[in-house]
Amino acid sequence: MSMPAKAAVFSAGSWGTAFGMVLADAGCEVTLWARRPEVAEAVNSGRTNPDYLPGVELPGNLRATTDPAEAAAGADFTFLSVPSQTMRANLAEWAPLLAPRTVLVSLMKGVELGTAMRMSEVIEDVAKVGPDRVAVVTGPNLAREIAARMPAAAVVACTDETVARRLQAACHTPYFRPYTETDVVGCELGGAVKNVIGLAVGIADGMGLGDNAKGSLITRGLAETARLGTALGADPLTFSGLAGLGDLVATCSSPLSRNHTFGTNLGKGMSLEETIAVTKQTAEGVKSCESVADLARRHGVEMPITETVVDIVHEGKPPVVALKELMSRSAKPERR
Ligand SMILES: NC(=O)c1ccc[n+]([C@@H]2O[C@H](COP(=O)([O-])OP(=O)(O)OC[C@H]3O[C@@H](n4cnc5c(N)ncnc54)[C@H](O)[C@@H]3O)[C@@H](O)[C@H]2O)c1
Ligand SMILES: O=P(O)(O)OC[C@H](O)CO
Repeated sequence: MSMPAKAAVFSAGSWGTAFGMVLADAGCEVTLWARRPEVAEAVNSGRTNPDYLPGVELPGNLRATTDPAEAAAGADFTFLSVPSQTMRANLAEWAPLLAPRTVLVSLMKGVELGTAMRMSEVIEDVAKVGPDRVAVVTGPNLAREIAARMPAAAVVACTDETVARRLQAACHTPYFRPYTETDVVGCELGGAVKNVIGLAVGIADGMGLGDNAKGSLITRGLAETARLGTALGADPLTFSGLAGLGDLVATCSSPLSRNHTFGTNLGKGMSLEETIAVTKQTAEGVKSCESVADLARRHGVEMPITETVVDIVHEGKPPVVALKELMSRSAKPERR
């Protein structure tokens, strides 16, 4: 009988904890790194993480520690689940502690501000590893639903398909069904841009614009995501899969989505400061809308919905004005 895979998960936020639970249910030996001792203590003694997943009972083979060296030791897979904008600094600290042949797996959905790098690119840059040692998990995976063991599919992507298959086996459970993919660029962009489109749909919902507006934003949002992805070498078909359409549908229709909820609050007329104050967890699109727009400009790709979200969130443009401008753009064919 083969040994169970060893997994380190950095860190114990909503998705790190929920995904740690998936890995534990799939038979892995999991160590979760928590920043705060009280979170590690609650996981180890109470089998709970009340700050991030209240009411969820965590499995016994999920342990937590505040010592990054202890978490990293001997891990076959090292999962990274921190806010995208702190990842570079976090990984710089953890890189010397990583197990020699560990596969680094991004659970994050963001693009770095300033560099416009995807998370796998930041990981390769900081940990000095090749693409065959870096993978991504993405798809329609709202943490609270996964933690309730409600069914979901996902994509596990690595340029090396053998690694993707190993990762697939490590996280496959009766309620979590991962598919392999080699289009890492498309999978990561799908995840990062859907947060921005989730904000746009939330704003529209908050303004009471109706379901036609929602369907239109999702579809045109997907079109601009695919346009960016194609310019960056992704397979356009990836965007009609779980990492694209699947995640957009889940995010744009769920009150559990932090990005959707953030947008809804803005659309209802809350100020940015008030909205930030009531948002307790990471809504990646708030920062990544700027880095996605930056990436698109660098590649000469038009992303009008993303630019509109930047204008509303960061430039203080009133949503009614932004809506009028978006609707009065020059007429064009659907596919161009
Ligand atoms: N929650 C979900 O449903 C979900 C699902 C799929 C992917 N994701 C992605 O997972 C990533 C993490 O999101 P989350 O939902 O777990 O966020 P979260 O806000 O619930 O948790 C963030 C975690 O990062 C830690 N953290 C915050 N600042 C830090 C810093 N400076 N240094 C080290 N650690 C820090 C926090 O302590 C916490 O453990 C995001 O990229 C998100 O898009 C989330
Ligand atoms: O809560 P959100 O908006 O970060 O979305 C969570 C997941 O990415 C949904 O797949």
